[in-house]
Amino acid sequence: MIVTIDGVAASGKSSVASGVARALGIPYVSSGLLYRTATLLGLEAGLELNDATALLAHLRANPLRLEPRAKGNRVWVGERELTAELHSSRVDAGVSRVAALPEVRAWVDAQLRALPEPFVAEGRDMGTNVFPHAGAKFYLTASPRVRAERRAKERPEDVPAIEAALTERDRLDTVQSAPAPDARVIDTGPLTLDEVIGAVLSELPEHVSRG
Ligand SMILES: Nc1ncnc2c1ncn2[C@@H]1O[C@H](COP(=O)(O)OP(=O)(O)OP(=O)(O)O)[C@@H](O)[C@H]1O
Ligand SMILES: Nc1ccn([C@H]2C[C@H](O)[C@@H](COP(=O)(O)O)O2)c(=O)n1
Repeated sequence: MIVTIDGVAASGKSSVASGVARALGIPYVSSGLLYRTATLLGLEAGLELNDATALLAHLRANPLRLEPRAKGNRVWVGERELTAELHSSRVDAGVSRVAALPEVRAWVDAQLRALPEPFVAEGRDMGTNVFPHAGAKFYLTASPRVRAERRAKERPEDVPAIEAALTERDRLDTVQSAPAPDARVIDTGPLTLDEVIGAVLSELPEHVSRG
């Protein structure tokens, strides 16, 4: 059983996926962390972020391990944990370029499809491209200002700077960010995190919530 939670940047995908996964007693998987890892490793190696051949060679030489825990995913390369470094503004600024590369998308998709079910998968194209046969699909939205205000609690930049960066990332990610036709779209703007998690849980078909 797979539940997909897609949506725009900072719409609450990871927080909601984590809450839903914990309620169901299953892991959740953050696909964005894989794109973020590719970006961080590329930046650290001094690679051009649009050079798919060099990036993939580097990723294959430095295999990552995604630990899909319900309370928060962790990423390792060898003995080094990268998790805390994956949400920097530097990675935010480069990740859309890496995610636009078809070769990198194929690399991420293959890793996701190899994971054992059940799980909640969050990202941009989980319900459309990667897991079109998922048992339940959701798509989260909120205005850029609401998202920036939430994110400002976690970042040193001010709200207008964060809002501008989020709007630019939405623009760059548009191609892969459409909701699946059978996804339930939730505007998280007027809702608390717990209310969004509750809305998702209440919409799950019985066979999915039973496992
Ligand atoms: N409904 C909500 N009400 C209030 N705060 C929320 C809500 N949903 C998420 N948040 C907060 O907004 C911030 C962004 O959420 P989160 O990191 O889960 O988003 P995301 O979509 O996974 O982000 P990204 O696309 O950058 O990976 C977090 O601080 C989270 O606690
Ligand atoms: N399925 C996915 C997941 C993520 N991306 C891209 C788009 C985002 O800018 C970037 C980081 O994702 P986030 O952590 O913000 O969810 O990765 C994608 O194209 N497809």
